[in-house]
Amino acid sequence: MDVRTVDHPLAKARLTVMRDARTDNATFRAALHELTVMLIYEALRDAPVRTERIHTPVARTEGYALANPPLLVPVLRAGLGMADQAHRLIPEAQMGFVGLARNEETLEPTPYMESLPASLAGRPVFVLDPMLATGGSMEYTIRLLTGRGATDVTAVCALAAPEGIRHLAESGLPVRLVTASVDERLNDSGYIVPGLGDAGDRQYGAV
Ligand SMILES: O=P(O)(O)OC[C@H]1O[C@H](OP(=O)(O)OP(=O)(O)O)[C@H](O)[C@@H]1O
Ligand SMILES: O=c1cc[nH]c(=O)[nH]1
Ligand SMILES: [Mg+2]
Repeated sequence: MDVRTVDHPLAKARLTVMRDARTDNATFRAALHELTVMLIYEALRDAPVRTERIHTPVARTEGYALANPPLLVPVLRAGLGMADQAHRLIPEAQMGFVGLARNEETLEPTPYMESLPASLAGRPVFVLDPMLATGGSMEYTIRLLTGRGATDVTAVCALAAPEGIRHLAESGLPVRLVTASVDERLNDSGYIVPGLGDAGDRQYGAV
């Protein structure tokens, strides 16, 4: 599986704010917003563009636009904190939604919401979720997408565990990963180490 790690000093600095247990909810959300800009920027690096002739105030020249903007799919709750920033960078993108809560005993995702276009054939999709831990939630989401015909999926995650990357690679699903860090491992409770804790709780408070 193609894994791109965004290890720019600014990305590392934002991630450090997110990891720090002293960071309050509002500061965490702000750091995730800024990190999302960097992750989306990298995720689009090789995206096809279409050209168009434009006039500057001085001359005619060639202009560029995304040829096929991705569908953005935040995974609720935590992925909501990436949605607005991604949308600002790609204002022409459409957005779908998936709601999942991991069962903290079994670590299996429990779905509670989905709102996606009926057909995704020929459409790139960016799944937005800060955390790739066991990979179960991401696999569930990607299967919803491939079931609608998607063949080009990018998982955009602040943090990833090696176990989650292996899980996705072994699934054979058509996915690549853009992340700011591949951390060490999962602990016995399925949390990423060193990680940042529960990304939903860190943004919105414990449920
Ligand atoms: O790779 P996995 O082991 O499946 O874990 C990752 C999932 O866990 C978190 O969501 P959570 O279930 O805590 O829901 P929340 O966003 O509402 O807090 C995270 O945002 C992912 O969706
Ligand atoms: O470390 C983890 C693992 C799963 N979900 C989170 O929010 N954090
Ligand atoms: Mg959570």
